[in-house]
Amino acid sequence: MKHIGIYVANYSIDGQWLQKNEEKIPGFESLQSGKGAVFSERVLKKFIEEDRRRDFSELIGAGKRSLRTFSSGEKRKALLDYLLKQNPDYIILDSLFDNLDAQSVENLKTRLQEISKEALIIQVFRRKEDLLPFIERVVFIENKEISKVCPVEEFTANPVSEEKPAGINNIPEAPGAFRNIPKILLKLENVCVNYDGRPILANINWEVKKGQFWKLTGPNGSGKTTILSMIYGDNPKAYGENVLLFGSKKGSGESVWEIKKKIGYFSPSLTELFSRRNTALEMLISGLVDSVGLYQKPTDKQLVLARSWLKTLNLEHREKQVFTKLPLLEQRLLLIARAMIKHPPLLILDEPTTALDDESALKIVRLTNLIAAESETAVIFVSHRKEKGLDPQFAYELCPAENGSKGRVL
Ligand SMILES: Nc1ncnc2c1ncn2[C@@H]1O[C@H](COP(=O)(O)OP(=O)(O)OP(=O)(O)O)[C@@H](O)[C@H]1O
Repeated sequence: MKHIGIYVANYSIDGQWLQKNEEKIPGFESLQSGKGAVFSERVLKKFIEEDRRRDFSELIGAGKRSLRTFSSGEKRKALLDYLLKQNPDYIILDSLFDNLDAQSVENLKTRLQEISKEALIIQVFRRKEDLLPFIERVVFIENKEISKVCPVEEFTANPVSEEKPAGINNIPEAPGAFRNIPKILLKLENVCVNYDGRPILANINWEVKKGQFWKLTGPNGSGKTTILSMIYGDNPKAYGENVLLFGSKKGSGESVWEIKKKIGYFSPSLTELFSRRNTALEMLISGLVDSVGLYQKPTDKQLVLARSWLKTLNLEHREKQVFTKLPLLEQRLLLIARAMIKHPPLLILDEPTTALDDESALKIVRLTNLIAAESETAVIFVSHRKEKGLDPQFAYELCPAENGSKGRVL
């Protein structure tokens, strides 16, 4: 069996695409006869949707807690387990390692090595480091077409260039200043969280000060999203705990809405919230008025500022184009810029490089580094990957333990 790698850039290939192109991919013919399984974000979303509608998911079976409460990595592992239990003749793995911690990636590589003796593996991947060691042929896809098929040795000998200029320029200045922002923006003091009696966070102490650049890290299920939801979201677990935001205890001073005005936030799932026909320029301006999409006529000043952000991102040619039609990387850059356009005191970027290829990830990293270096905004960057070139000053790591994760500054 010759296992296949499919190296794609910033878009998804789906079952339809594969069917249309199967004859062009050597070794893929077996798809027609055997039993297949597909691991992808899209498939996972269908299971999550089923769980929402029926309060039950085949992925985990009856009597267990809802799939929706699983962490991102836990959901992906549950899907893979479910698919492998069906003993497929071939399995398509699309961006399998996104959202997974380093140890899980290593464990999965070993497990898949075993499975590759019985089943054909077709790995769709965007990051070079993800290539499974038993893949023998690599198919390159550019502009949705197969541009080349080569032996894996040729792929690894001629790595895809990561050194191209990143094409992101200096960031525009702040449109105004936020008043009465204390030096310590965020303070978690002995914060403990349990879900259904299961300890998740144990005595977390963490301080983020003005202008600092942090990476937040920790294995799947260690509690990163839980911490972020206590800061940015309205997770009720924050109330009663010592979570201080901009000087006031969460739940006692400002409303969640007021707090959100001071925090720029980006997570890949945000991209799906925007279904209106706003242009790239309008999307940037919406960050100045704290709305999802733009509903009012922008002022000249707002237009000038948004245009200078387009220049920073090298996306001036996209000004009038509909945001939702743009390539994934460009949507992400625009949404990060939207979150940053006001120069909020705190910017949270939650796994912003998920599902991107190497070159695109470098652009996100460059933009993040520039934001941290050229503004007074404090940045919290969440990622499982060691992102090449990312330059945080500090890292806060969650280390799971029986009584809940402990935190430490690295
Ligand atoms: N509403 C909930 N009910 C029960 N358990 C929950 C709930 N929300 C989260 N959990 C559990 O709490 C733990 C921490 O979840 P969280 O999403 O914060 O982890 P994470 O560090 O962000 O993980 P990942 O890297 O996989 O995204 C997980 O084991 C998760 O299953």
